[in-house]
Amino acid sequence: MIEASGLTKRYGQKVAVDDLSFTVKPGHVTGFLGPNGAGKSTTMRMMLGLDNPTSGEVRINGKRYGELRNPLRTVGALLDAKWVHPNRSARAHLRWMARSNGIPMQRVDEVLEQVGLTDVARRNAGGFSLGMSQRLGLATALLGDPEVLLFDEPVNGLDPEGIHWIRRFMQGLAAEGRTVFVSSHLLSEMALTAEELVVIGRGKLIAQCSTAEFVDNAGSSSVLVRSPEAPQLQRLLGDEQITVRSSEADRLVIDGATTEQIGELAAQHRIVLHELTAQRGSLEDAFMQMTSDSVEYQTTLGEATELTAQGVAR
Ligand SMILES: Nc1ncnc2c1ncn2[C@@H]1O[C@H](COP(=O)(O)OP(=O)(O)OP(=O)(O)O)[C@@H](O)[C@H]1O
Repeated sequence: MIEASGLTKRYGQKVAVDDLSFTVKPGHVTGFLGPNGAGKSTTMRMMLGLDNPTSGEVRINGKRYGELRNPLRTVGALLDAKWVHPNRSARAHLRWMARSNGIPMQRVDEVLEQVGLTDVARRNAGGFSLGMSQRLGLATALLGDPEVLLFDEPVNGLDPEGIHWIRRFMQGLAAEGRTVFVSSHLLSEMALTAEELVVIGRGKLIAQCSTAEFVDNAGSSSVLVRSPEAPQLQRLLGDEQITVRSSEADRLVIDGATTEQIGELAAQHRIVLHELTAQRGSLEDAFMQMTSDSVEYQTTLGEATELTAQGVAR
């Protein structure tokens, strides 16, 4: 369990994290979502005691990082996969980490096996591909068999197979009852990976909810109707003060009304419908709508949208 309360970090005039409070529970992958510069990495560094909050605090299983007796046994993290010494083998790196943290040596072979690096364990980490480095980073995070795991943008730069593997791996760790907190600016990836979301923009909390709720609450929900009598239906909707967003000869897109309301109105006036479909917003829609004010360095909304859209497509 991770609990952030009133977490704030200032760098001079810049407020990187602004009075952030949220809880991350065990048993699920929780996505930490926000546009670039939103404050995700700063928050994660504070969780790990690598940066001190200006005010507020983070507790991991009820304790501040500095109060943990054996930090690696409580919380494992993958912040930057390339920090390993390039001339050290994967196994030597893990043995060094284990020795300096009082972790039994047998864990080294266990975690190498777990992340699929056993066959390359004696090769220098400097020659590893990004995907292999990420796996070594995961092995390092798992060394102390911690209950809480933090991953900062773990799929950045990976190919689809690598992304799929990491996603399944994180879900497996959550299914074991661990707390898994993973940051990303890739919305579509989070929609597939995370059950719960903490969404931030410009250091502030925008939402904490399930991924499904986030889409339901923020995505524009509209109804598509196809009818040979669309113009008549449009007039009736206007009489009821219901907005028709777009209309074609036989097709209407309606905002702010349910399929039940529209179906009943049509039935009362004996209007034939060929289609009546609720259109749920995608996670991308929801995210853009909720963070459009909070994308850093935005000069116009168009530019901000493009920034986010690139994040989605990448
Ligand atoms: N050491 C620092 N000194 C000054 N400003 C900083 C420092 N670290 C981060 N910032 C600023 O704080 C803000 C939040 O940065 P942070 O890296 O936490 O965001 P992020 O959400 O992780 O973004 P990204 O996805 O781009 O890494 C940014 O405006 C960044 O420029």
